[in-house]
Order: sequence, then structure tokens, then C-alpha cells
Amino acid sequence: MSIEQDYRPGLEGVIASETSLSFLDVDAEEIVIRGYDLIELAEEVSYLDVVGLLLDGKLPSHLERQAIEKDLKENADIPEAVMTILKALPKETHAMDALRTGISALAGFDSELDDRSKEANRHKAIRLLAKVPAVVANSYHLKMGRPPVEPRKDLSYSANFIYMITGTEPSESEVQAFDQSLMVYSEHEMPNSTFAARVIASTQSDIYGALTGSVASLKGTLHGGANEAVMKMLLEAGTVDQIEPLIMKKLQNKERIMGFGHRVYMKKMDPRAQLMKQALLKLAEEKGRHDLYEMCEIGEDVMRREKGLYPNLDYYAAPVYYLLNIPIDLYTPVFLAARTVGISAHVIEQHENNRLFRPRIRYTGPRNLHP
Ligand SMILES: CC(=O)SCCNC(=O)CCNC(=O)[C@H](O)C(C)(C)COP(=O)(O)OP(=O)(O)OC[C@H]1O[C@@H](n2cnc3c(N)ncnc32)[C@H](O)[C@@H]1OP(=O)(O)O
Ligand SMILES: O=C([O-])CC(=O)C(=O)O
Repeated sequence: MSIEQDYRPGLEGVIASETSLSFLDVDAEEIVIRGYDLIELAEEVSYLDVVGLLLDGKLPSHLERQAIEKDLKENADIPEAVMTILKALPKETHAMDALRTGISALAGFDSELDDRSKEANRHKAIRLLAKVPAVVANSYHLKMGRPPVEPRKDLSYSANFIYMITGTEPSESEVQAFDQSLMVYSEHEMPNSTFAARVIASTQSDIYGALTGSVASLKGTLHGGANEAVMKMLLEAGTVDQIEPLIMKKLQNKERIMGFGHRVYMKKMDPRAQLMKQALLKLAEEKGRHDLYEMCEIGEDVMRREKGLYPNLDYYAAPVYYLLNIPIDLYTPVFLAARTVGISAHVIEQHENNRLFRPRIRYTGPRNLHP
């Protein structure tokens, strides 16, 4: 087949790589993570188990899980020089740009940076997973003119992450909802950000650079940035009776409604959105905010009726984060923090079985011009 015939805009439906990490089985409505159903994992285990599964190929035993937790706690501190860089950023800096800068700056502090062996890459992945929550939280505190928050080593990974963001120790049910959100965000086959990381890693570039590229990709509203846009829309509507008119107005103006549609699921509901919807219901009831849940359900019904479109994960993760008191600017950075493990696992896989990504392009410009 000629390269002309091969052209698929946006690489839609193109198989770009092989992986043993994950697969979206749309017909079976299952997100397969190393053989397990992601939704079942999110109901039965915790984020650190999924970290072990993605990095080591199997669910960790109790002792292995403890070792992962210990490793993460021991590596959670951020070098003072990186804090100084974050402090120097203008107050207007987007939280994803601050995160991108922080991850990039951490590279120079990693003595194994240029070692692409599986073992060294795993060490780096753990160091990144340990430090990214602190970069997310503290780049925000510094931007708001507040002192940074030290990680609390007596708390679990997820409890500490919320604590570092909000400054308050979360309740058990808050930790459970957040931990579930990290699991459902952890890995999702070949989205734009993972593809970006694999493309970068395929030049034999390092995991920090690959993750930095992913941050830039995930910032966009067609991808991770959508969760923040969803919450802004819900707040703009404000009350249960205003969500339908707002969505109808946006649709009449030919605007996209954030949190709906998906390149792979297309006209099916993202299985992760269903799980976050349940988490939202539980939290909303606990916090006396059933109106927020109702608003989301009405939005879902309107979009199904008007466009035949269903929610993706971002639609229900956004109000969950709102009820956890996470500032809206940090929803996409939290997504990236959760996805750090999935992206790292892809970089490890890419380095283990590498083929340089170098596609061709269809040229539409002129020929035979002369100066
Ligand atoms: C966790 C995640 O990152 S999930 C993605 C998060 N992003 C969003 O929620 C942003 C809103 N959604 C979208 O923009 C899209 O659905 C995407 C980018 C996610 C997928 O887009 P694509 O696969 O490129 O679908 P495409 O843009 O071709 O849309 C197909 C049709 O559905 C419409 N459509 C798709 N999504 C939406 C939406 N959210 N609101 C309104 N219409 C939409 C398009 O206008 C198009 O209609 P048309 O055929 O009449 O022109
Ligand atoms: O798969 C995608 O294209 C986007 C997505 O849902 C994710 O990254 O979680």
C-alpha cells in the first residue's frame, strides 16, 4: 500500500505499538490492565497495588506493597534547588506548566538519568511517583504565596497527596474516593500523552524528558485539561435548573461540551466514568451536595438526548475532586500524577523493545518552485 493510501488523520484506529500493559476492549466494555479489569481493580485493591502491577507485571504481595510504599516515602522530598526554580516562576504560570518545569528540573538530580536498563528505569519511575505529588501541591502553594507543605510520612500515599494539596488530613471515605480516582486515571493504553512519551523515549531519550512531554500533551482540553473545564461549566451553571439551558446554549453555539465523547469509546460510556459517578454519589450524600450529583446526571441525560454522547472519566472525576476540596487548577496535574506510573511503564517497555518512531507525511505544498 502506498503511503498516500495509509494516511489516517489523527492516526485514528492505527496500531502504533505493541504493549502488554493495557487494552481498551470497547465491545466487552472492559479496560484490561495486565490481564485484570481496571474497574474491578479499582473496587478491590488500592493505587499502590496498581503501581506494583504496572511496574512489576504482577499484583504485589503484602510485603512487596509495603516495600513500594517505603520506597515512595523515602523518595518524596524535593531538592531545594527545584523549589527555588518553582518559586521563581511568575504567579500567572499555569499549574501544568509549573509541573512540567518541576519534572524537567528533577532530571538533573537523578544519578541514573542516562541508564535505560529496566532496573534503573524502575528506580526512576518510583522516584517520579514519589516526588510528583509534592511538585503538584507545592508549585501551587508557592504560586499562591504560601509556604510549601512537607509530605506527611505517617499517612498513606493518597492521604498524603490530599493533605499536601489541602493542608487538611482527609477522612477515610475521602481517601477512598481519591485513591480510586488515581487508579482509574493510572493507565489507559495509547492516549495522546502516552504516545508522546513513547515517541520521545523511542529516540533513547530519558524517562524525565518523556514525562515532561506528556505533561504538555495532557494540558490540552481535548485531553486531560477537560476535567478542569468540566468543573468550570458546572460552577457556571451553579444550580440544578441551570445546567440544561447552559449545555443547550453551548451546543447551539457549536461549542464542545467538556467531559463528553472519546476517540476510542465514541458513543459508549467510559467504564471509568461510571465508577467515578458512584464515588460522586457517595461523597455528595456524605457532604450534603446531592445537587451537584443531580446536575451532573442532568448534563449526562441532555448530552445523550441531544448528541448521543456519553461522559468520559473527566466528567465525573471533576466534581469528585471538587468535593475533596482540590483547587480546580490542580485537577489536571493530579491526573498527570496518577498517570505517571502508566507513562513510566510505557517508557520502560519502549526502551526494552525499541523501534524509533518516524512516520511519513502527506505533502500538500507546491513543487518545482525556484528562488
Ligand atoms: C480522560 C480524557 O482525556 S478523555 C477526553 C477528554 N476531553 C474532552 O472531554 C473534550 C471534549 N471531547 C472532545 O472534544 C472529543 O470527544 C474528543 C477530542 C475527546 C474525541 O474526539 P474525536 O475522536 O476526534 O471525535 P470528533 O471530534 O471527530 O467528534 C465526532 C463528532 O462528535 C462531536 N463531538 C465529540 N465530542 C463532543 C463534545 N464533547 N461536545 C460536542 N460535540 C462533540 C463532534 O463535533 C463531531 O460531530 P460532527 O461529526 O457533527 O462534526
Ligand atoms: O484514552 C484517551 O485518549 C484519553 C483518556 O481517556 C485517558 O488518557 O485516560
